[in-house]
Amino acid sequence: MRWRSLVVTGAATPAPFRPGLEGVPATQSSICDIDGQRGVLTYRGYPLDQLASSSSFLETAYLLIWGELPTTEQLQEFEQEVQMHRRVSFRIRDMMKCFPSGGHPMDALQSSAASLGLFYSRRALDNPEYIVSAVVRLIAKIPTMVAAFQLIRKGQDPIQPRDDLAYAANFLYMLTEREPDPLAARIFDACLILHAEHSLNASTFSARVTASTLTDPYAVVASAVGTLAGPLHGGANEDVLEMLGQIGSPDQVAPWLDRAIAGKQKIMGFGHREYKVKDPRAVILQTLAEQLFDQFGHDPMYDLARKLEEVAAERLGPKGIFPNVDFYSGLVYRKLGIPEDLFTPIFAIARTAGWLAHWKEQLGANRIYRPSQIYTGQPSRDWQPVGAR
Ligand SMILES: CC(=O)SCCNC(=O)CCNC(=O)[C@H](O)C(C)(C)COP(=O)(O)OP(=O)(O)OC[C@H]1O[C@@H](n2cnc3c(N)ncnc32)[C@H](O)[C@@H]1OP(=O)(O)O
Ligand SMILES: O=C([O-])CC(=O)C(=O)O
Repeated sequence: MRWRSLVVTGAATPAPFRPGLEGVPATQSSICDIDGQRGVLTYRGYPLDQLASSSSFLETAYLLIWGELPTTEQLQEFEQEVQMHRRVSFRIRDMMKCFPSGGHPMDALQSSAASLGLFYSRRALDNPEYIVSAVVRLIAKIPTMVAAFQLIRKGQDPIQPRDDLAYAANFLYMLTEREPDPLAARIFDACLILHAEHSLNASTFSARVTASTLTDPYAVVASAVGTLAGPLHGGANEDVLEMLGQIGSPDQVAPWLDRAIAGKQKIMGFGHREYKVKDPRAVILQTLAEQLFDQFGHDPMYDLARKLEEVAAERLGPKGIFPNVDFYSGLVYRKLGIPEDLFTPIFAIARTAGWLAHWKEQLGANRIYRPSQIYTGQPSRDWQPVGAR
């Protein structure tokens, strides 16, 4: 523990200051559980590996948001509703055409997600139909907006979703304008399941803080997208491939890592506040990457990544620093032909399910988040005219 022994003054009950709120419970939640010592992750009690191999992203999203696995009828209805709301207004597409083509797709997504609040009636938070429609709209439209920006920035018109394609396959189709191979679509769907939820990570905390003000769900998701974008959080998946590119070849791994550690550089895709062992999602992502390599050809960058994991286990393992979810995901997406700066927006597509589950849970027992602080500034003093300073 690196908690400082400072005490909050002015709070009703003085509490120790814990930078980054490490170990501080900030909510009660029944959505997801992490055993960071054993590397076990469950959604609503179901082991993640079972969901990744047997469920679909939409079924898992339903589970996360509504608390139980859907019946056949409930699943069909949810899938149909999502399919019906995949299109985005031409006004939003036109707005996206005005975005700079060199801008990051996460910024485009954050702006477009927020813009949904302009179109759909706000803050009927006590109306169950409003909750359902917001859930459906966000899960349906976020992938369409990610794919639309990809085509727009290449100077093309976005293409419409295809009603005969399931969620993951349709996204890959909207991105590449080609119907994806069924194995590729299945693996991509499993990736969405793996990224759908992870308790009170930074972006979900952001979502819950925003939700606690009773603002609209589009603002909740937009604030979470902005938080996910940072390189210490979801943005690390994009940086991992850049880092592997810099290392260059397996024989350079050990000297590169020694230099990085000596320079106090963070190794992207490594380390986690909760896990002191390898992230269970990284284990499953490796299996998925290998399935893709078997079918579509090997990627030498995978050998480099494995070598880095092996050498890092010696150097950083004793400190409990191992690969996290962001380490191998990029290798899967790269094999699927997805550009690197779309890795984090894809994370956001998946995590929208978790954010919405937390939004709904927050509304069920809401109290606005308003922690205290320790003031470290000047004591009270008098203002002076500018000429007298
Ligand atoms: C989806 C996700 O968000 S998964 C995380 C994605 N982010 C990354 O991969 C970025 C790299 N990783 C990190 O920056 C961190 O491990 C985080 C942000 C994930 C967790 O941060 P924290 O729990 O606050 O750990 P913190 O940064 O305090 O590190 C604790 C110690 O481990 C070291 N450490 C942590 N992660 C790493 C890393 N990736 N590389 C090298 N050292 C590391 C720190 O330098 C620190 O060492 P010290 O005690 O000697 O100063
Ligand atoms: O839990 C965290 O802090 C980060 C993470 O792995 C995630 O959001 O998936």
